[in-house]
Amino acid sequence: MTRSAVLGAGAWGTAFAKILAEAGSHVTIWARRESVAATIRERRINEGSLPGVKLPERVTATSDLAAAVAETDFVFLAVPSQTLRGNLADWAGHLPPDATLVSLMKGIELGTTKRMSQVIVETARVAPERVVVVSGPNLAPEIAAEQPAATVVAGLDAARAQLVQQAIALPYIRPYTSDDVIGCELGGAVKNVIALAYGMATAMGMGDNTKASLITRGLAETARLGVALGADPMTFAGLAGLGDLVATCSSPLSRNRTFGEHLGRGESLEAAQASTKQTAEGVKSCLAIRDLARAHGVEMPITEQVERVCHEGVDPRVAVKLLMGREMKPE
Ligand SMILES: NC(=O)C1=CN([C@@H]2O[C@H](COP(=O)(O)OP(=O)(O)OC[C@H]3O[C@@H](n4cnc5c(N)ncnc54)[C@H](O)[C@@H]3O)[C@@H](O)[C@H]2O)C=CC1
Ligand SMILES: O=C(CO)COP(=O)(O)O
Repeated sequence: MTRSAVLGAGAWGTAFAKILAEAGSHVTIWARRESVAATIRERRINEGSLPGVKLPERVTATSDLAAAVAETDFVFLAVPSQTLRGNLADWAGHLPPDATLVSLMKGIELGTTKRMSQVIVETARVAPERVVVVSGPNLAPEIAAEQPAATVVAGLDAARAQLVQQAIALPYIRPYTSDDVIGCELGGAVKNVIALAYGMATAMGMGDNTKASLITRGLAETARLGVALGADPMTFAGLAGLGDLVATCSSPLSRNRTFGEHLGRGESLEAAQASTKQTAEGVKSCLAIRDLARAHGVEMPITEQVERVCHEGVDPRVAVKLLMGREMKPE
C-alpha cells in the first residue's frame, strides 16, 4: 500500500487526504497547529476547514513534519502559495529521496513570478521530473461531498504522473494525465484572478453577457501568457484551463469569486480580507501574474485591472470603463 503525506490542513489538503485514503493510500496530514492535527487524529474531522466531513480511518495527522513525510511515496503540497518557499526551506531536509512531490496549489510567487513547481524544484533542490501538479475544476466542498469531477495530473515524467493518477482515481474522481506542467499551473493561477473580476461583476449586478465576455477574454489572456511561456495552447481548452475557470467563476463556493463580490460591493481590500477567512490566491497572484506578463511583453488587460482594484484602490466601475474603452482590435 502506498504512503502519502499531505502538507497543509486547509480545505483542499483535507479533501485531498480523503481522496487519497479512499483510493487506497495511508495518509498523514501535516497541520501547522497541533490542535488541528489532534482533532483530525482523534475525531477524524477538520471542522475549521472542511465542516461536516468525516475522514476515512486511513487518514491520520501530525504537526511533526519529519513524522508526516517519513517513508512516503508521495508528498502533496497544499499550503497557501506565498508560504510555500518558507515552508519548504524548513522541510527540504526531511523529504524522502525519491518521493514524488505533488503541487496542489494554484498561485504564482510574488517577487520571483515563479510557478509553484519551480519554487519546489528550487527550494527542495530536486529534479523537475520529480514534481507533479494536480489542477482542475475541483472545489473542495464538492469533492468532499463526492460529486463527480475530473482533474489533470501533469508531470514531465509520465510514469510519475501515472502513479499519481492511479493514487487518486475514484468513482467520483477521473484524473487525466498531461505533460504540460506550465499550462496546467498557469490555468490554475490565472483563473483565480479572473474569478475575482467575475465576482466583482456579479456584485455590480452585471448580466450573463458580461460574465461570458469575462470568462472568454480571461481565457484568451491566460492562453496568451501561457504560449509565451511555452505552454500548449490546447491545455487552456481543457480541465485545467476552461474547466477550472468556469467552475471557479460560476460557483458561490469559490473563495476568489466571493472575495471579488466583496470588492464589487465597494469594500476595501482590508475589509474584504477581514470578512473572508480562507485563502483567495488571486489577490496576491494578480500582482505576480501582471509582472510575469509585462516581463514577457504579453497584454493581460483583465489581470491589470484586477490588480488595480485590489492594490491601488481603483473603483471596479472605473476598471470596467477602462476595459471597455481599450483600442479596437481583432479577436
Ligand atoms: N479549496 C479548494 O477548493 C481548492 C484549493 N486549491 C489550492 O490549494 C491551496 C491551498 O488552499 P486551501 O486548502 O483551499 O486553503 P485554506 O485557506 O483552506 O487553507 C490553507 C491552510 O494553510 C495553512 N497556512 C496558512 N499559512 C501557513 C503557513 N505560513 N505555513 C503553513 N500553513 C499555513 C492554514 O492554516 C490552512 O490550514 C491553494 O493554492 C488553493 O488555490 C486547489 C484546488 C481546490
Ligand atoms: O481552485 C478551486 C476550484 O478548482 C477553488 O477555488 P477558490 O480558491 O476560489 O475557492
